[in-house]
Amino acid sequence: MFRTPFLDLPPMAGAAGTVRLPGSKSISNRVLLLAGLADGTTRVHDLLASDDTRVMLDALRALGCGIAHDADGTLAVTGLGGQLSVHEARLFLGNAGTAMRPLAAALAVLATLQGGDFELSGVPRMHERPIGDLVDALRPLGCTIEDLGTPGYPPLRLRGSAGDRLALERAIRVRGDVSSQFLTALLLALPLAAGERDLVVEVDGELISKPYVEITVNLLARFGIAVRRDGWQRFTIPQGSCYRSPGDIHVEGDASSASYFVALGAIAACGGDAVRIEGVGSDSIQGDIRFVEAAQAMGADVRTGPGWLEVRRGRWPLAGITLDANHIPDAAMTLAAMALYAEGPTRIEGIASWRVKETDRIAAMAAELRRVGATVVEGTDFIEVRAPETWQPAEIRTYDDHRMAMCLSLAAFNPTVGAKVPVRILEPHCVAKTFPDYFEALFGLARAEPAEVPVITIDGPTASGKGTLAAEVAAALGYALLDSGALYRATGIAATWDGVSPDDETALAALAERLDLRFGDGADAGRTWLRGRDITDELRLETSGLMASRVSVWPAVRAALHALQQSFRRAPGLVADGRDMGTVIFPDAPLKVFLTASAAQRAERRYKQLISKGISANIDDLRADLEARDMRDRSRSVSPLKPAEDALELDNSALSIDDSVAQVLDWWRQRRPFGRTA
Ligand SMILES: Nc1ncnc2c1ncn2[C@@H]1O[C@H](COP(=O)(O)OP(=O)(O)OP(=O)(O)O)[C@@H](O)[C@H]1O
Ligand SMILES: Nc1ccn([C@H]2C[C@H](O)[C@@H](COP(=O)(O)O)O2)c(=O)n1
Repeated sequence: MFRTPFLDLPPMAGAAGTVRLPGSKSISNRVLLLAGLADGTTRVHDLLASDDTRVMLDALRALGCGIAHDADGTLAVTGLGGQLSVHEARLFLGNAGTAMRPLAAALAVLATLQGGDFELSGVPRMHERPIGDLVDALRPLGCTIEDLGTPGYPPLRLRGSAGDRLALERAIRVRGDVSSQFLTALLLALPLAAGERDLVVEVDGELISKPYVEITVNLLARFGIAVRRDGWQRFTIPQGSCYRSPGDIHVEGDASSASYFVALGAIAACGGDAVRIEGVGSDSIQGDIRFVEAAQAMGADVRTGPGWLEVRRGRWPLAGITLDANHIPDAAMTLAAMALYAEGPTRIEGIASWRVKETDRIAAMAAELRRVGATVVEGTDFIEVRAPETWQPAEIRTYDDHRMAMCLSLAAFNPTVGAKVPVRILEPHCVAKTFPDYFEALFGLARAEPAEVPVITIDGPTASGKGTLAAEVAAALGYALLDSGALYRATGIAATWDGVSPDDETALAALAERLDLRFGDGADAGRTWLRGRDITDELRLETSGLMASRVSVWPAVRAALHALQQSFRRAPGLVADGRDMGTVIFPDAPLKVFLTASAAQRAERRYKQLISKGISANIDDLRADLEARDMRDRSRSVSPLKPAEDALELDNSALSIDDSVAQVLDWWRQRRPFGRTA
């Protein structure tokens, strides 16, 4: 996941390949609650790992449920069997509506029947998201619910004494026209109280987002509760209902998350390319799968089967549509982003619920689409979007709303309509709510012209701090890192292993050509393997540096490593350190830094570096070695160490690492065409 304050997306021209979706948020949190209330252990496969499921799991753990992660990635939830074991808890539920609403209902019922005292709270935005309709449905039953903040909004306190009774004789009434989550919460919780009689829930007003209620009814059935539904106004939970664990349950991929890749295929998969989406398909129980129909109406060419979708560009440009999106409120946001590529206006109606989601999504979407150049009209319950006439490089605010970030990322595919502007996404980590690796998945599919992918080069002499500076700058921008010296060092190590002379240019070039080198990522970040052997420590030895300097004088060796170095240039961007990054490998890099420090400083830094690793060293010998190495690197015939003509020189002899990083980031900001910094 990108944890940077902002993420710059380069202009991207195409997309192809396969994406495997994370589990559905709606299914995951419903399954977790049902498993937590049921008797026995439920093994949940393909559960979504995200902020919203994390808060639900934390809550279940605090309530006494057993939660165990199996080695194969399955989660085992041992439920309460409908009986509270913990009677007091303060639960923090972040901004997860799918946790707040059903837990509020379940704990209100349990506290009344079995005694308890529970406080539910969340982030400030959660305290602005209404829950009054649910509270109004529960209070007449005898549940004691206190508003701890603004009436009708979390935080809430739910209390009861053991033996309190619930008034269940009459139908339980709930409003259905603001959020369907209130009805879902009741349906999930009321089986706790259905021991002695059928329980009837009646919906006031026209129920919105019906497909989400269908998911609820479907999953209740998997847990042994056969809700009877009369139209969309009346639901009956049969007498004697109790949650029975199905044993194993699979969470299908998230259909709302699929929408970004359906849109991506429709916008950017052309010339025989396709975007294949795995994890959700024609057999989905999620309402948002119907987003596919809307995307087809705009021009997407979609094929589907059980558990998969394949999307290609069909009609181009896309066609603007008018749609009542009440049935797909979350995925409909993606249509607003597709409208950037459509002929004529796209009008999305029936979306009043957008205003009470993670943010006011109508206002947020209108503001951010305008930033890239679109013309937008908004109303209480609709939004109308026309494609930009002129695209602008935009800094997109995300309002701590994952869907804003994912939708607006699609604006970076503007080369498909002849523009070439980057898009800056602020606070990209908000995608953690439902799709922590969204941007990695997007970059895995996206195609950008190499020239459009920004590179920052950092060249300079030995021990000037290039590697340290490059790593920090890359981390600050979320860019990839190329330590080109490591390739020459690995070639030198391979030569030593194979007994190849550092003077045998042909044999060295052959080694460099088929260098079986792997750089670790994730938990293995920072480790390097050559031919499957971990060479992380060997790579940093002074002897390896000297050997690298010797093998790197050969033109054939340099030529053999040229393409490999260039292959590191991938979206969102690259920071490359070495000797000839700015002069030879990435001559078009938009920012080139030539880093220097006095020989005395460099020798002292290297000395400290070695001593801190427990390697004995002599500072005078080190200085002599590094000066000899610099001399060889500067005087070789090909790609000598020298500043590129357009490089900015940075002498960091008297600068701290942080100062050097700040200077480079400042230069970078000056070169980026965004008006405002993050
Ligand atoms: N601005 C700085 N101030 C103080 N110490 C620094 C600074 N920059 C880097 N260092 C330290 O100097 C040492 C050498 O830095 P680093 O390994 O990044 O240099 P390098 O140029 O990549 O070396 P090489 O050319 O051998 O790969 C490290 O211990 C690093 O922490
Ligand atoms: N782009 C590069 C990078 C490295 N080399 C050579 C010259 C260096 O002395 C040696 C080791 O580099 P280091 O890991 O210390 O940065 O590799 C080069 O010629 N071109």
